[in-house]
Amino acid sequence: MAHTPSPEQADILHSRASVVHIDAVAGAGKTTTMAMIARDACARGLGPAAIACLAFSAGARKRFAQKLAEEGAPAGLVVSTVGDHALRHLNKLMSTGMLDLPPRITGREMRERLVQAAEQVWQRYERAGIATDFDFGIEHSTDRIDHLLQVLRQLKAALKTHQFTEDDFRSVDLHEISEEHDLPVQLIEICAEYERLREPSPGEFAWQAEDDFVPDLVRLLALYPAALDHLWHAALYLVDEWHDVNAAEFKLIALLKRRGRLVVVGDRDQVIDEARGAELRFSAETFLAAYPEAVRFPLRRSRRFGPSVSRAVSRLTSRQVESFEGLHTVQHKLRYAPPVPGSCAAAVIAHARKVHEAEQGVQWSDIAIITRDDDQSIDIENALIDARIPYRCEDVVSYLLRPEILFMRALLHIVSGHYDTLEKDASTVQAMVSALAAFVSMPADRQQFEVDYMKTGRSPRKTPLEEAIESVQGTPSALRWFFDGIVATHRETDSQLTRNWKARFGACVAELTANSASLPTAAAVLQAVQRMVDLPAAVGRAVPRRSEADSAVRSIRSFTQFAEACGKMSIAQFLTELRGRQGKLSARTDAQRHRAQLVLTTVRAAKGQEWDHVILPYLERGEFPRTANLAEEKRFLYVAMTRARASLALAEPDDGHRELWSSLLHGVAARTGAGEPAP
Ligand SMILES: Nc1ncnc2c1ncn2[C@@H]1O[C@H](COP(=O)(O)OP(=O)(O)OP(=O)(O)O)[C@@H](O)[C@H]1O
Repeated sequence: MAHTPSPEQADILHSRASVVHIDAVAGAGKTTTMAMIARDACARGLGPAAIACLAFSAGARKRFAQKLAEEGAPAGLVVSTVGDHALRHLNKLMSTGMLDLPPRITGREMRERLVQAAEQVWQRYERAGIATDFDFGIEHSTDRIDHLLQVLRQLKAALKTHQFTEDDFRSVDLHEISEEHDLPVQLIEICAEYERLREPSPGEFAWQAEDDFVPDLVRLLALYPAALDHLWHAALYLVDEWHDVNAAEFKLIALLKRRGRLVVVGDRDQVIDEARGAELRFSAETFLAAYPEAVRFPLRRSRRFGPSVSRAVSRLTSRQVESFEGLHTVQHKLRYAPPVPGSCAAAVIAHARKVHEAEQGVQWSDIAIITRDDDQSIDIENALIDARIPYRCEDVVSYLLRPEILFMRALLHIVSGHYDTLEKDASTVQAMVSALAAFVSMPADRQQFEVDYMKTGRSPRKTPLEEAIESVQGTPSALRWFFDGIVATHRETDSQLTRNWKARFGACVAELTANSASLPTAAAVLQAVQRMVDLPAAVGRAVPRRSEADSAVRSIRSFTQFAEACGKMSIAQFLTELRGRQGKLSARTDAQRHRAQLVLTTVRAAKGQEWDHVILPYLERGEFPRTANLAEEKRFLYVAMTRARASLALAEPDDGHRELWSSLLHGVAARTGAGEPAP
């Protein structure tokens, strides 16, 4: 049903400025306003085909389309992601003969080409006699290739990859790019090599993947400006969630706009999506520099939460946030004692239960627990399971299935020799074998794998990893064979570093197996592994990005604490306990899909959504904020707090642990925006 515009929305609807920048607060009706503009433009005679409704993610596109329907906009209006919009233009250039559309490659082909690029960079180092500790053998680790793909994506989003294919490429300072992105220079070199293979001569692409559509179109339009004349130009561009725009998208929209009207709406305090290259500057100074004629409008008042949250987030962001009359959000403070294991989770679960029982109409699905990062879910998940509260992990993986935990679980199976709990559990085996391979190293290169290990029974349709997974699925005790005979076995082609890791893990498992009688509990084994192997370094190898590696190490520590809390349980009993917990989780996901479940999610995944009751755990130093980047940490907290409608509960250390209070809520940082970083 269409809403009556508020006075602020009415001002925007009446504006005829050629460029409009709407700066809004959370829940202020951003998407609704864009839908109203589209609807009114059509009512004034503009055809739906002349309006480009754009968003940056599939989720945002869906919400925009929903709002168009709610506001009664004509059905002919289509919302696209900017990536799809670019692809449409690339197809157009192809139909006019200006471009040979390159073959689209699959994720697997992309990975193979990255491995090839790494190999070429390594050969360059060899030829030049440059010594390096960097392990170029990325084919040995699925996770390292994944990480490289992520780096490449960011470089493309920032249009940095265009520099790699310039004629004067040698002058590009790769070190500068590596410092800016906080990454080893060798990773940047591999990306540069990949791009040169992909674009052997300017504007000619040997292949294309989804992340290439926007940067490639920008590249073509820079090389051949006349191509713009062949493209379709909208009379009105409406761009939602503008705070998510990255450099490549910003540039493309600027190129396509021409004489069209441009209306963008965003909330600069919601910039937390750096993985896709979103940057704060595009919501402010860069936009105004590019469009000095832009008229700015505010949407200052939230329709989601009441004044108590408005006041709190105004302090946090140093920006005036207001709420519409009649809204009321109750704030609760939950206290816990950080040194007591499980204390925060217990307080959170007790509160969730109280909220659920307080009124009859409250469903579990009206309640969301939002953590800063996914590794913080372990205690909470365990407490939810113990309390028999149905829950689902939204856009995050349950701790029981995270690679670092599956890796530790695999070691427990191998050391104890108990495999019963893996019987008939094909999906856990699949994830566990993959995790073991990623952490210790195995070749992702199919041919090499087959030559070295898989002498029999191979099917040409399967990848090497799939072959191994199938073996362990059939006979779970083959996990030991997989570890000894494949994962930890030296091969000719291993780099020195890989050999060292294989030797370390091999020795660790051999020693633990030999001494298994003196290691009766899971906690004892997990502690011993951490004494024998430098776990942060091992994790860092599988997950090179520091923040993700830190999060994985924290996961392992929490998992060890959970094992300690299980007391004298034998390893077999502990593994059975885990299977039981996992069983409850999957039973809930399958059988109760349509029934009410509490939502457990992270700030990133919660963006753009809202719940009646929101609980934020672990608001303490080192947990939230998690990094020294307080400005970004504040934006994370802002997004988290503004998801609440009726109640918001903040869980923080009790008065006895004031030294652990979060600087985001207390002290200098909370008052001024400055402050001490997390320890
Ligand atoms: N003029 C209006 N009258 C009444 N309700 C409105 C009006 N405009 C928007 N709303 C409602 O306010 C709520 C928030 O709107 P919307 O989802 O568009 O906000 P947003 O700013 O995009 O949120 P986010 O914080 O997720 O970015 C929705 O329930 C919407 O239906």
